[in-house]
Amino acid sequence: MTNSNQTPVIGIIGGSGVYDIEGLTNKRWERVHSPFGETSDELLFGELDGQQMVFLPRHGRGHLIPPSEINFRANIDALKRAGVTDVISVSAVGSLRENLRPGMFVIVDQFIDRTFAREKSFFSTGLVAHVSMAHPVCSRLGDHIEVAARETGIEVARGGTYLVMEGPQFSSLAESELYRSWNCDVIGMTNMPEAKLAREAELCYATVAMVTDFDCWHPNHDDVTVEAIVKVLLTNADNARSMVRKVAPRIHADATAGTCACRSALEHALITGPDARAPEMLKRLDAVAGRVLRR
Ligand SMILES: CSC[C@H]1O[C@H](OP(=O)(O)O)[C@H](O)[C@@H]1O
Ligand SMILES: Nc1ncnc2[nH]cnc12
Repeated sequence: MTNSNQTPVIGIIGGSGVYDIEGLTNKRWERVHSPFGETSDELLFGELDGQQMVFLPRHGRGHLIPPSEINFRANIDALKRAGVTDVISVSAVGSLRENLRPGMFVIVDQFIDRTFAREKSFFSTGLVAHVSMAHPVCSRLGDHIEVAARETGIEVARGGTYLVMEGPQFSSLAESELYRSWNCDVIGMTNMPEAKLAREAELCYATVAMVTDFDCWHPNHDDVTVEAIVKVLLTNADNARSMVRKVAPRIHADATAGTCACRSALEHALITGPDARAPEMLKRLDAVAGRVLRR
């Protein structure tokens, strides 16, 4: 059973440089409480041409929170509690490929998770679950993003592997070359465990990776610095906001969303028997896993 008749609510997680979205009516910033702790910031609620939108700045307004200290569980849990069905992650990344140039958007379809200092699951002792991450992003959302980005005039690459590093320091040359030898395409610090948690919460999730630099491997480009990233980021962020305005009506009109596999990720994932499940876990997971726990 999936949430087949659910009206879409689009969640935008804004990364570096993207601390709001434009064109919203009935705008309000509101704190959403989560049993997993504090979200990165209040959530911005509003409507875009009749489509309900919820925005969350991943690092908080003013960029206060470093990648390793983002409470990804609270962020995803709060978006789920706010009624969000579809999450678009907007993220700055370094390029590991000659043909992925600063200013381009990459709609990534795979991740390699090299993070090690983050809470990666909503589930734990008392309620164990294993969801599939074979195909970690929603290709239906990816399709809409691709069309919207092209309509906006942005150069887009469809597909690519995003290497998620712990940070906050950038990579050494040896690491950058290693990730290139693994055929990774872009590198960043934030999309894991975000994508894993979105999957556990049965949310459709797709990433728009906005290229800002060539990391440190390119012989004809300087090693990445925040200053260099910020120079490219401002144009990228404007493009991302324009893309969001175009993608919202497409998602709004999509009648196929209810059959999306992302929305039933927990269907066969729980392994702890119903009688053995810890009551405190059932309470904590009421939003994330309510669909499968309440029946
Ligand atoms: C400001 S450069 C490094 C920073 O930017 C990316 O964050 P986000 O994905 O939220 O745009 C990268 O992962 C680092 O956290
Ligand atoms: N080169 C890079 N490495 C890690 N995160 C990034 N975000 C933007 N550029 C990056």
